[in-house]
Amino acid sequence: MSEVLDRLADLLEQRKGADPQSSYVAKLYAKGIDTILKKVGEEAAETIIAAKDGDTEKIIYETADLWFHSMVMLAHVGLRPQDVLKELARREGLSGLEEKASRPTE
Ligand SMILES: N=c1c2ncn([C@@H]3O[C@H](COP(=O)(O)OP(=O)(O)OP(=O)(O)O)[C@@H](O)[C@H]3O)c2ncn1[C@@H]1O[C@H](COP(=O)(O)O)[C@@H](O)[C@H]1O
Repeated sequence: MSEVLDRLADLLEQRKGADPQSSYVAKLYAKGIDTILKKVGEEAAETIIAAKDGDTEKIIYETADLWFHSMVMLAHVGLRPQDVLKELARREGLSGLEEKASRPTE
């Protein structure tokens, strides 16, 4: 399934040269990081509400919106889903405490 993320990431790269009038993603890029982050926040809130309501269909739909806008954010800052998947793979087999100890210092 990670091919879906890869294909979407390729499309998000292509949209960097697109006309904001003809593409939702290009419009988000043109508005900049604050607008993209606002969308990530809104979609996170909508996902939380769906989960609190226990509405399975809405949880899937809103989580897809959240992942999509998170991917737009990653593309905007020059990262790909593979960078996040690599980090999750690195955590495989670590306990929660070991993972915490391996974090970059804040
Ligand atoms: N996966 C998505 C996707 N998921 C959600 N959305 C859009 O994200 C927005 C979700 O925001 P809301 O629910 O708040 O709805 P809204 O009120 O219309 O949003 P705003 O206009 O207020 O931001 C909607 O406009 C959705 O259409 C998406 N838009 C695009 N994609 C993918 O991105 C590709 C490129 O899109 P374009 O750049 O538009 O061609 C598409 O082919 C899809 O694969």
